[in-house]
Amino acid sequence: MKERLVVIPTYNEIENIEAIIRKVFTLPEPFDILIVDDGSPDGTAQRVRDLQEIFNTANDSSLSGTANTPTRTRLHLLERRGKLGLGTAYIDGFKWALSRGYQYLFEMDADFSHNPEDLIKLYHACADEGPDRADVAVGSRYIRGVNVVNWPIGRVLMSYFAGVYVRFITGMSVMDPTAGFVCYRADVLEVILHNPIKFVGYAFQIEMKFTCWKYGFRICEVPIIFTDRTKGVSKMSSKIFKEAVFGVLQMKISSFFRHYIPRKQTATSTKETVASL
Ligand SMILES: Nc1nc2c(ncn2[C@@H]2O[C@H](COP(=O)(O)OP(=O)(O)O[C@H]3O[C@H](CO)[C@@H](O)[C@H](O)[C@@H]3O)[C@@H](O)[C@H]2O)c(=O)[nH]1
Repeated sequence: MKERLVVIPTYNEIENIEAIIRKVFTLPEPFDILIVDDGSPDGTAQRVRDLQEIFNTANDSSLSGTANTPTRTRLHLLERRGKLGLGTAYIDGFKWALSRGYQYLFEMDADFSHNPEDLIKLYHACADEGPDRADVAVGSRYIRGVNVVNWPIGRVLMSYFAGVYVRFITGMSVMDPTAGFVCYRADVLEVILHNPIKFVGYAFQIEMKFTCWKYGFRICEVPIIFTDRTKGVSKMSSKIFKEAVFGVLQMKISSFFRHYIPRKQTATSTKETVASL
């Protein structure tokens, strides 16, 4: 069954790409990977193609199921022309995955700022039956104190206060609304992607959570530790920052004119909880 897919957007991640793919494929639970590359000039996509030769043909039970069963494609690549932004990379990746029947879709950076081992916690927060089961699980840096390692203090403050600002303007109580480490159930994405998602940079992360919240989906924050990358560079820019600041206001205003119809009886008022994982 096609169950779990980690969507990893990449732009110039040649120093990280092989290690992150290998790490995900050695986790104790199975995850497929889709890399969405925006024509990285450093050859990230070519490295992924080389790895597809290994992982999609490996006759090794730890990589591809049992040795006697036919090998299944686990490493996918979606190539786009030019740098079109993190948000549209995820949207294209999600649409690709939904059309292929994946049940749980993950967002994760390529640079190890998110620990791939936490994918398992995010998955179980959404998949395990019970009263606390989430529709969306957010890997949260701020749900238990401030858990960010190696970021300059200016960036920590900006990120933390971005959360305060978002909560103040939108009324949503998610502690880490800009988080980029998330698990969505496929049925959630089927609903929210009916709306055009406007933003391309990190405001995209806020917009996705805000839309889920408006629809009444249950958002759960799972504590994680975010560790700044040691290889390659961040693509954060002042344009992305401005988009986030003004985008939140735009989101709030346009939400007055849009109807969100909660899909489930139980989800008419969203709860955000800390998964005790
Ligand atoms: N395809 C594609 N990928 C991109 C683009 N821009 C960035 N990426 C990829 O998106 C991931 C995150 O980009 P970074 O530039 O490393 O993000 P960051 O500054 O560390 O920001 C992190 O924190 C933000 C909030 O504080 C998060 O909103 C963001 O998602 C990310 O987790 C990396 O895998 C990077 O290669 C783009 O235009 N296109």
